[in-house]
Amino acid sequence: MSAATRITVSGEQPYDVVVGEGLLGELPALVGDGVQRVLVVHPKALRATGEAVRDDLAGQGFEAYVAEVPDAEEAKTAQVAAFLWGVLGQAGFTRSDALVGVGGGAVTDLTGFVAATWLRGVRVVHVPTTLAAMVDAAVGGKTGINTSDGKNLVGSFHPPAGVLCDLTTLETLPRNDFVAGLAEVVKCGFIADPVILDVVEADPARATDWRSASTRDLVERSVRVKADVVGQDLREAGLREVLNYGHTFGHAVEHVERFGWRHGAAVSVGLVYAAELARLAGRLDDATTQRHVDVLRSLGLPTTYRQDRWEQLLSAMRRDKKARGDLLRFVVLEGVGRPVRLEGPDPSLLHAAYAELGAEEDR
Ligand SMILES: NC(=O)c1ccc[n+]([C@@H]2O[C@H](COP(=O)([O-])OP(=O)(O)OC[C@H]3O[C@@H](n4cnc5c(N)ncnc54)[C@H](O)[C@@H]3O)[C@@H](O)[C@H]2O)c1
Ligand SMILES: O=C(O)C(=O)C[C@@H](O)[C@H](O)[C@H](O)COP(=O)(O)O
Ligand SMILES: [Zn+2]
Repeated sequence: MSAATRITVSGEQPYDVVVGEGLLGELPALVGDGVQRVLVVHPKALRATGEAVRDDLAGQGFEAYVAEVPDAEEAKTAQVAAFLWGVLGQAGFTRSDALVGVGGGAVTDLTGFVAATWLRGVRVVHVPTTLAAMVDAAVGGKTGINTSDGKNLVGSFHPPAGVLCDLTTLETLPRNDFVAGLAEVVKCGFIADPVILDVVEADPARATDWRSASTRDLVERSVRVKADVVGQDLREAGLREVLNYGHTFGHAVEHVERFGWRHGAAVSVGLVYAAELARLAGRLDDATTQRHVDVLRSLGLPTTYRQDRWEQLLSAMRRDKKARGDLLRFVVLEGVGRPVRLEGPDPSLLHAAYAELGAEEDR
């Protein structure tokens, strides 16, 4: 087993993202010395893992509790957050106590949000167990829940005290979920680290196998991209928007599909939409646009979308957090590693990019 890699995220209170295998032994130290009570939050699918983590913490002298939440997006609701606030209240959690999120991005978003809001902010440590959570959701302190109007509409910035990416937890992750996480990896490749694209293109089948040698490389590269950005702009005053590449359309797809699509699958289509929009706006060349389609398709990710949902998608995109009043704003590329903003594109351009998603099947 090779040594763990530590990637430091800078900021007011710097923290490490640790990537490796068999890392759970590090959790008690990350939870912290002065902490008395810990609540471990896990999804239904990870009951045994969540309970094992709680038992380990109890064995280390913490007053450890466990709370099970629904799988996937069903966890990211005000009702589930209120359930967790109730657990914390009943157990008497104070400002010197902590939460631990064990699960995919849905659980780390929810747990981070509850930690941010309980007593106006308590310590949180994340143990991401999906690829998307390791490379993206657990890092950077963006927390949130959904409302009936859209994705992550309620949330806050609340960085964790540490993140443990134990790659062995991926063993039980369904292949589709692993592949969905690769969309965020590819996003990092297009916005900042072209080597990621080279690694995927060299052997897409290897990239979809969590056991392969490329997994750790892709995780570490993606975490470095994210750590670099959020270390400079935690609150998304500007630079951080690049991490939202592909998400304006992607989040609209998730909303229109009533969260029946995995986030990564929706982001995949969203990346193609953003590339087409940039191409039609004269910002991006044909070859780089086609590269989006090719690399995502080679991984088995979706690159097309049904053509009868434009009004719903447009209305959902108006609730994107990058919008300002009636002005829609997109992250687009002028080349690989060269993200820029496209503000208020002509409505005909927005629709033309959507139409390309129907035409993709012919490519
Ligand atoms: N905050 C951020 O910066 C950020 C970044 C990316 C994604 N996200 C959010 O993360 C969510 C998507 O995350 P995701 O792709 O991890 O999906 P997810 O959290 O919905 O997990 C997918 C499914 O896998 C299950 N699961 C998790 N780990 C498992 C394991 N090791 N073995 C077996 N099953 C397991 C979950 O219970 C769930 O059913 C979305 O809500 C998205 O908005 C947030
Ligand atoms: O960390 C960020 O910033 C991101 O935008 C990363 C995204 O992959 C992630 O899905 C995020 O939750 C989207 O944020 P939102 O502000 O569009 O809700
Ligand atoms: Zn995302």
